[in-house]
Amino acid sequence: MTQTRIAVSHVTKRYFLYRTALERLLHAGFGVKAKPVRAFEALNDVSFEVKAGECVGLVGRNGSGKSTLLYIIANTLAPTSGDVAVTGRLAALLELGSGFNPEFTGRENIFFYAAMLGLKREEIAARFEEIVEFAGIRDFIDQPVKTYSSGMTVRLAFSVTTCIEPEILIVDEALAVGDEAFQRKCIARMADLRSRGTTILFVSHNARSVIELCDRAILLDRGEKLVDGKPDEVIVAYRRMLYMEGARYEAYRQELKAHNGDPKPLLLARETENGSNGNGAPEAQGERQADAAYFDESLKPESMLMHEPAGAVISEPAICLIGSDGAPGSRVNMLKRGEDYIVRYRVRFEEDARDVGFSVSMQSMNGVMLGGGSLVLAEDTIPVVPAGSVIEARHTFSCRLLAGTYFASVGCSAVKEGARQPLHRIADALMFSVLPEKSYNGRGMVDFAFRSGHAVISGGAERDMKAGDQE
Ligand SMILES: Nc1ncnc2c1ncn2[C@@H]1O[C@H](COP(=O)(O)OP(=O)(O)OP(=O)(O)O)[C@@H](O)[C@H]1O
Repeated sequence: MTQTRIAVSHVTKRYFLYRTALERLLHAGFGVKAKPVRAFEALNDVSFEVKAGECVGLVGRNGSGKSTLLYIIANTLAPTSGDVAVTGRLAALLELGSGFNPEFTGRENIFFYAAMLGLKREEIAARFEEIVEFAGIRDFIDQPVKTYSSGMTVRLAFSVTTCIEPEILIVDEALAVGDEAFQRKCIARMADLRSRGTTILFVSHNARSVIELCDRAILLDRGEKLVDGKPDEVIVAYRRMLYMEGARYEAYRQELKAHNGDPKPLLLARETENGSNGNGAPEAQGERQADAAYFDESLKPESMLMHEPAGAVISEPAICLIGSDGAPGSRVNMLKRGEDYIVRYRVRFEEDARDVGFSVSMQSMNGVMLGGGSLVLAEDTIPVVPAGSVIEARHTFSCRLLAGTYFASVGCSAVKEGARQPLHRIADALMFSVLPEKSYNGRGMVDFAFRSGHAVISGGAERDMKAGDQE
């Protein structure tokens, strides 16, 4: 039977909130009975196990208790009640520079830190080169750590923590303040450790690394374990919850709890409020109904930026299914890779316009432009549009994106005084998710529709793969 490496049993962590710092000090330091304003549970009766070789991702909103849980498992914080049992050599990367002495050089700290984790001097010496190489701070290895930037400190900490090959690794990914290249190295290193049997528990706000790396994920919310299951399913629940507020959030929370942590029944059980756009405002005349299964009211782009209109006004942007007649059908915002959709919006022209173009572009969460389409690119602009006209722009596209959250911006332009000029633009007009897939675990953001095969050049091969097989 697979060994249990981490067993968390009914763990609760209660904090007392006081009116003033002095009251807290009196209570903590001198046992003076200052009455706390209220007790607050950062963790509430959390139980789960992590088996040897498993990689488990902890996700949840800010303040949901993830770090508290890792600290308790790492034995740097005591639970108010409940137990944690850890079997095996555990290395934790929880707090920037913790475990380092800032006065020591990088070199000295490698020996100091690895010794604290139980390695003998000769074992550390044997791995020293690898640690320095991975951290990529060779030129600074003999400088005191207090002179390092936060990125350099985390590079060294991650490198030393992972190079000693712990049996159990717990990592707060929020610490991955290194640059993008280093973050990718960290994920690759964790995948490597995992393939060699290290048990990993890590906190992440990055859905992609959870789906790529983990066998399981746990959704924590307000200190409670709401869902424990397959990473893609847990991520869908987490994403939905992330953009919910007030009554909707409370209701979804209860729904998840009522399903006893199983997100599956909820994935398609979406509610819509007919006749409402989710803000309580009535839909404009002619607005299409949302598809209940693939429209999530909580996906509202807070970053939406409406530019000043200069001759036309865009309204009612939406992503729609393609109806049987090829026209836009029901509104959706949870898309499936490989399916075709239409981005459509209405444009009301306030003045005559010439050589009119409509455009759409897709952006990643961090603003990277992923691509787009336009009538101008298609050389299909509209020669003349008289003032008072309303035209619906329709951009049909094939969803080539992988699971994640994205934005679409829309615009309308015309030629004025011999140059193309915007008439109206809405940046981040639409926010949408591409659903994770159980059977497809592509990396990155874009599906290039690779068809991977191979050809034997000489020497033969054990297995005869057909072109098109994924390898
Ligand atoms: N010493 C403390 N005293 C009182 N409250 C605390 C203390 N430490 C943490 N908390 C509270 O416990 C809750 C959980 O905090 P924790 O840092 O575990 O959340 P988290 O999920 O890791 O958040 P984030 O994603 O922002 O890192 C938060 O509301 C936090 O304010």
